[in-house]
Amino acid sequence: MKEYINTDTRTTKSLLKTYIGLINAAGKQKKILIRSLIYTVISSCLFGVSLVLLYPLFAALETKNVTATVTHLIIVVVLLMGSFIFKVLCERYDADGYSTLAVTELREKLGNKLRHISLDYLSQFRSGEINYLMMQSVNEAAVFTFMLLNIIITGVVVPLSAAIALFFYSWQLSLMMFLVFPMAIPLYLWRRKAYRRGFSILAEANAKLKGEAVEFVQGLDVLKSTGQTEEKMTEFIKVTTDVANILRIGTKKGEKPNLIITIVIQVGLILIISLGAYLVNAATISYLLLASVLLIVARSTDVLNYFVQMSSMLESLVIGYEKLQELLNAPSLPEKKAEIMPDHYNIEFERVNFSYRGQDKYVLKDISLQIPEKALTALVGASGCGKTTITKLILRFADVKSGSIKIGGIDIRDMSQSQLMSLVSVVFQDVYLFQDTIINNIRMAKLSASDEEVIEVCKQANCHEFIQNFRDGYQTQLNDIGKSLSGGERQRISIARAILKNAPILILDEPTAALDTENELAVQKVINKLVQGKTVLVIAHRLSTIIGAEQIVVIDKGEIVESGTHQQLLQQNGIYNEFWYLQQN
Ligand SMILES: Nc1ncnc2c1ncn2[C@@H]1O[C@H](COP(=O)(O)OP(=O)(O)OP(=O)(O)O)[C@@H](O)[C@H]1O
Repeated sequence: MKEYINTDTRTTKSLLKTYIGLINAAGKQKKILIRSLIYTVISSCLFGVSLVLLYPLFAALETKNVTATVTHLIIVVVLLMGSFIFKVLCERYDADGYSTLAVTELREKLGNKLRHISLDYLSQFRSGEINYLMMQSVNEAAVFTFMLLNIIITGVVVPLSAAIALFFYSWQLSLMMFLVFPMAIPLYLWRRKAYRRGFSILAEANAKLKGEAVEFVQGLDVLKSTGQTEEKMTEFIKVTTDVANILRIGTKKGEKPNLIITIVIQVGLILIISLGAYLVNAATISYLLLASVLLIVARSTDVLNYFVQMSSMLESLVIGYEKLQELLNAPSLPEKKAEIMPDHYNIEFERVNFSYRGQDKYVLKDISLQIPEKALTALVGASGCGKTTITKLILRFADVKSGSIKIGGIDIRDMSQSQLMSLVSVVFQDVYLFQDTIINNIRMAKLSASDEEVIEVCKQANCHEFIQNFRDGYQTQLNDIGKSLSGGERQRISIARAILKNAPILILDEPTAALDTENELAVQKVINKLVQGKTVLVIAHRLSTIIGAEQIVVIDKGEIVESGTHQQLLQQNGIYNEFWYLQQN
């Protein structure tokens, strides 16, 4: 459990800043949220004052003064009704679906951010963590904020307004209320710090648990095949136990300050009663006023205690929201919209240096490279030499540290993301298929494509036949990770997407590496068709698949060491030649 301690470096923000931050989570609904919270303030004020006005009502009843009784009764009823009406008006925020709108807006904001953030930055998060932020933290920030702020406002405003109103009947008792209840505030702030630390540790452990859970499920087949399920399960159980222990210890630690705050509130109650009894005895106030004050204090302590309980929940919510804010404030890749789009599609790397986040050594060093259009360029090199990084930079998953990448003479940083994406199709080694029908999984490359168009590209990509063999054909639902399709089938679906998109540049990241010979031949045939007339960049492990390439570029430890055609490279007698002969045996 030690690994969770000291993981949180965030400082505790002032209460006001915290609450303002949370209100901002409502986005466009902020104004309506503030209006609803103002309704809560009014409702609580009216309620607090109505409690105090019970005293003149009781007094009128005792003296059997009918006019005064009726007048005060009407006033109390009107105040209570007013309080109720404002409460109902405030609740409309939830009832009219504004909190749901806030959730949608926040999720959209996060989704947009994820689209524009550098994937290099994003790689520091575990997938389970992003999932947690996207689902739970967003929900908590947008829905629970309203509920909790309501409780907190009621907890503070009811006793406060009652104390002010009481001043007109007994300044001594009013002063007592003013003295006793604010005492809970420094205690609350003290508890807040302790709680915050506890909740930070818990949030960290929870994020780890979510990450472990996602990885455990996603990697189940690998774990099974390597006989590691037992070990991973033990790890998983350890994190679950850690979370339970942290929660238990946290609750235990939180008990003490909670108890002290409750005691302070109860002692306050006793003090007020004692002072009231003394004042009645000294004939300064009537026993009826004391009775009314008891009612007020009892009711106020109820709401205050509720506030104390709920404010700890707020702390956990704030931590989640702050993590969310961190992600929302993460730097986006600067984007410009190009006035003119390229009319030719060669790709040019000019003295490109690149390192991943947090690394001080470049993984690509001084790369200058011309990838001509209407030709096939292949990248080869040992594992980890930087081939995939080169393709990622063309897709602008991150920006170069120095140098530039141009398409048709235009720097990719001077294009918007959608402009760049309209120029490039990618077939990755790992094909991601969405939990949707096959046809929709392909159509996502061009949303306006008709069914006939999709079927036509599937024929070209050699996947029409196997799709038709499914009972539901193109309407077959795929599960979330596309496990029901073989590697070759998934690869061909990805190629069908690329054909449908028909972008002038095509990047193929080891498209046949994971396939058996039969599938490899089928996919290779499709790729050969696809290459015609496009700028094609392919990462290849099997050199036999790129013999015909116009240009083969050999990378070693992030640097270009050789380039030329297959024949030229064989004659150079260098690394390529070595690779080639190694693969022949
Ligand atoms: N997100 C990342 N964060 C930090 N380092 C990374 C990241 N992705 C890759 N690297 C490192 O950058 C270097 C180049 O990786 P890259 O994936 O480009 O190699 P590659 O030639 O494509 O390898 P392979 O043939 O095994 O796929 C490697 O040392 C790798 O560990």
